[in-house]
Amino acid sequence: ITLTPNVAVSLEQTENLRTSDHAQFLRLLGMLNQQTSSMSAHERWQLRYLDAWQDSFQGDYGNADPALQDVIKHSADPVLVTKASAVLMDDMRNSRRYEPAFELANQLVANLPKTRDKLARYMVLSYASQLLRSAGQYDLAATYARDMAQALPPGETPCQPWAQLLAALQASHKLTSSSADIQRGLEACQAAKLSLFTEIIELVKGDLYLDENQPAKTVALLSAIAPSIRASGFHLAMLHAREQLARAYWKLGDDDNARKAALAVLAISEPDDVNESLRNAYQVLYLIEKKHGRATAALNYYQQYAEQNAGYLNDVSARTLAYDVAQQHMLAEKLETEKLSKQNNILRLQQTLAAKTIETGRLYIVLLLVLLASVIFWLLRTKRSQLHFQRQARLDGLTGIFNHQHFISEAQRATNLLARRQGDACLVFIDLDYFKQINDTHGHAIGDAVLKHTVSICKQPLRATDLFGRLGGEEFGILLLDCPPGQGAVIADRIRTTIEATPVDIDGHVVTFSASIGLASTLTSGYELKRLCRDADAALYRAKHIGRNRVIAYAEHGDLSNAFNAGNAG
Ligand SMILES: Nc1nc2c(ncn2[C@@H]2O[C@H](COP(=O)(O)OP(=O)(O)OP(=O)(O)O)[C@@H](O)[C@H]2O)c(=O)[nH]1
Repeated sequence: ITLTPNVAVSLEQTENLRTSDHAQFLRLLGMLNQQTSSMSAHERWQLRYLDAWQDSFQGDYGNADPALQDVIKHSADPVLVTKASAVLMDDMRNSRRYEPAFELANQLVANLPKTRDKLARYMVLSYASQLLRSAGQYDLAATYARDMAQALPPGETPCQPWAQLLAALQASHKLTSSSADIQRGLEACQAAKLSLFTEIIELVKGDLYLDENQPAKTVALLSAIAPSIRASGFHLAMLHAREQLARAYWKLGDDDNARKAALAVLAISEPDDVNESLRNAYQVLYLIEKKHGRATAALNYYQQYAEQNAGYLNDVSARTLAYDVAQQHMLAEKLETEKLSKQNNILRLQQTLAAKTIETGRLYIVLLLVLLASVIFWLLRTKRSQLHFQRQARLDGLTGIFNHQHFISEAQRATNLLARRQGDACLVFIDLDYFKQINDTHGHAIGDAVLKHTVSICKQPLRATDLFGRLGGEEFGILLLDCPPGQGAVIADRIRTTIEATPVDIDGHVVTFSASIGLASTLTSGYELKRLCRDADAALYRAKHIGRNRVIAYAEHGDLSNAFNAGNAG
């Protein structure tokens, strides 16, 4: 495999080879590092991440971790940040920084729903599963291992998810050596030609045989996979295989081989290593020495065993504790966010309430205004109809002029005022002649028209201050204010002559008619209305009596003289 001219493609190709063909990966990585000058900033961050991955793979956390932190802080690519964080989390686990490892795991797992990139997701699930298994959270570890298989990134096979799932199931005692899952896992890894994971699954099976008291099967299995384990050179697998062999031989009573295998574990370990395999190897050595009565050697191995056991158990409890602490932190943060969101909710509710109160206030104001407007409207309407009715009550229904009662009361008021300033007024009574005949000849409707016609004629010579009313039937009254008797007689006669000269013409009915008029003046009758009325009435009576269609003024001392004999008949 060689690099393509496209740097982005080459970077991806290199990344996909990192576990399936590590040698190729290293070669391509070296070549990419020669080409940094032609790379974009983003491509340089990707390369920096791959270099860090390689450092981490070699266990060189001192170099890997600062580079990963750098990528997380500065690359600004969420996918790269997730991958770098996942690798960092695994480094922390391997270098026993459990608390930050679990804190990071919590963050990454919380972000999983947003993590769409298949490889980034796969890495988070894989490392989180291993970390959780190390802290005794086997069920979660198994769940994450199953999730890994759900969306495999390019270059990955179901093999590794199987290996992690089986390890988690074994740890929680949910697996037997005859489980079909073991066979499936082995087949997946053999198909993928991933010997490392094949060996891990075989070793799980070897442990299960031992748990089930079938040490001979463990020995047989280990001798079958020994060449491949040697070839892979995977340190942990070699330790585990030898330690397992030691325990199997011890169970079989083959002390020599047990001893050899246990010593082989010590041979490939560093002096200050502490792990489960070393603990088990020392235990086997101690038991053999004790069995053979070699007390000093037995005591010596026992001390080593006890140290390893304490160290290993410390490590286990450190992981469990770190997990618990991280969970507590997460819980505390969750409570804090819940508290904050509750406070936010309360604030929001308060704001809504305030807005509603303002809205309700406005609504009340609008309601009050509407109510006020309605009341004003109602009052105006009532007042208007009251005024209307009052006016109606004062007016004559047919002609629209004052009715008798109102005419009299207004005339009373006017004569009273006039009396105070000694002004002149004339009271004129007008009565149509032979009106009954008009009704009888032409009908009542024509009679009404004659009455209206008369009113319009009478109005013509009047001033705004004069009073005019219908006294009943075909009789009208006029109070001419500030009017001496002479002028009053002239006005009255003008009315009479106009009536006489202006017949009513309705639908071909031409009705000629006349009126008799009686006049009384304050000059002769005084200001008392009753007296004025009586005198005007007497003058009218006289006008009728002496032949109608004339104006008669009331004369003092009962002497009624014909005021305008000149224009009048009779
Ligand atoms: N069409 C009409 N007729 C009315 C009205 N009010 C009263 N009358 C009539 O007016 C007539 C008055 O008749 P009389 O009192 O005998 O008087 P007259 O016929 O005018 O005779 P003299 O006054 O003596 O000239 C009656 O027939 C009433 O019915 C009215 O509002 N409309």
